[in-house]
Amino acid sequence: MIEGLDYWRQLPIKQQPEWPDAAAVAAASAEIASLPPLVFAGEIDQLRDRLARAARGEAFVLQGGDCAETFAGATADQIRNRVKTLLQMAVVLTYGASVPVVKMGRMAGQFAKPRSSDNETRGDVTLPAYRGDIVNGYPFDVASRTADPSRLVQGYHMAASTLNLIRAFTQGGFADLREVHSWNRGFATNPANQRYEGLAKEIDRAIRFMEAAGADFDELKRVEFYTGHEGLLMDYERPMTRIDSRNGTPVNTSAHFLWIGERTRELDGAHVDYFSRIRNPIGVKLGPSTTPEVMEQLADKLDPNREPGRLTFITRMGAGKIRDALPGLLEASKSLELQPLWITDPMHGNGITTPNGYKTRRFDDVVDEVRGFFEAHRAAKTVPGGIHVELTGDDVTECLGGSEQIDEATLATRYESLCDPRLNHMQSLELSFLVAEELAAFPSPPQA
Ligand SMILES: O=C[C@H](O)[C@H](O)COP(=O)(O)O
Ligand SMILES: C=C(OP(=O)(O)O)C(=O)O
Repeated sequence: MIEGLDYWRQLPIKQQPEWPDAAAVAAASAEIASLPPLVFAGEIDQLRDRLARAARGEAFVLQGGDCAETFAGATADQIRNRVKTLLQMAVVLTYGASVPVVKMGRMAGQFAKPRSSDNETRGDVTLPAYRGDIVNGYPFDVASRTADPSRLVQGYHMAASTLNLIRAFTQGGFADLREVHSWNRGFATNPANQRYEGLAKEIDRAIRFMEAAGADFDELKRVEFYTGHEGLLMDYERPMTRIDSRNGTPVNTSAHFLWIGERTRELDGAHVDYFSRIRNPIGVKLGPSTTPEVMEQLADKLDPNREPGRLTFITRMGAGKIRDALPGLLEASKSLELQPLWITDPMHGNGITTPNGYKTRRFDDVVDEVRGFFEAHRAAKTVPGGIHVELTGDDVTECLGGSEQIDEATLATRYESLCDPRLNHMQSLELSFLVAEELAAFPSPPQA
């Protein structure tokens, strides 16, 4: 019987690839275990403190990035565009919320994907499904789709170089508040986005006031930026888990924040057990079928000491379901005296497939789920603590609608995601203005 951190190894586990060569996987995991941590325990502790504040309504979390990062997409331009988009959104949200925005990329590790089916069939050929670049390749041929353990090590190096660039961008002046704001002004003066012009002007005035009042903008050039991804692939996550020399506790050093997906959050499964033993702040996705009992059991297992900032529930109900599914969980969390951070993921419950075969989401559904999230928290007098979105900084055409009015025929123009559709740059900014409006209208302080 294996005890402690490796107890998960004897439990049922879902969504792992079928590696053809167990010895090669063990060698790759051993190599990863010998490589330096990507993030540090002190940063992880700092994030937990920030998330605790967000759970109390003293901050708001913005979490965003690709559905599936790719190795080919780890270029300077694409990483810069994503960081830029998140920083732009954060400026708008900071103003709307009048509280600090905790910025977190679905970046530098979001390489593994859970799938509805283990296989994909095209015509009369069936091959393993694409599970993300850290497992196999996207091209539909036997060689690409066979799980390749050398990709585990490559994933580590891709994450390291992505994180290195993120750190350079967010510590080196790229995040200068005035510059970030002027990018937004360009967005709001576009006639398609006229309804946001008022808010953009207010932000403008606020920044000019700060400048006139002598704010030290050099200090504001550096921003805290955290990373997070779904902790799915145990042959990567386990070797990235290290013992914090300061206190002897295990921390996963592949990212500051990790979450358990909707498909792998069984109470008696491997993922929940492993997550219960690491010290990082962790998230759990909650879909529309989640009962208060399951929510309570997850909290008991993952956050038995009710530690502020430890547990985030990321709800992904779907626009048509959130108004029925979320209120019961919020009421139960109050009566159980849970204090999780509540984040809305308005993407994963809103997937559709168009008649011409594109996986997509309607921007209007995304917005509607966000509104439903705020409505439920307003009624329950609980704290809407953040938003989690699949987005890119590029001008892709993957989600329908938004001010550019992307329609079904346009999806083909620039559909680049290898898994689920992402909001493009414009749609992401538009969403941030909408969320800012919701936040500005939210009773303050939100907790009764
Ligand atoms: O990102 C989430 C999941 O990996 C994705 O929705 C699964 O997609 P599939 O249903 O095409 O497998
Ligand atoms: C797979 C994901 O989400 P969910 O677990 O909510 O389906 C995801 O966020 O990539």
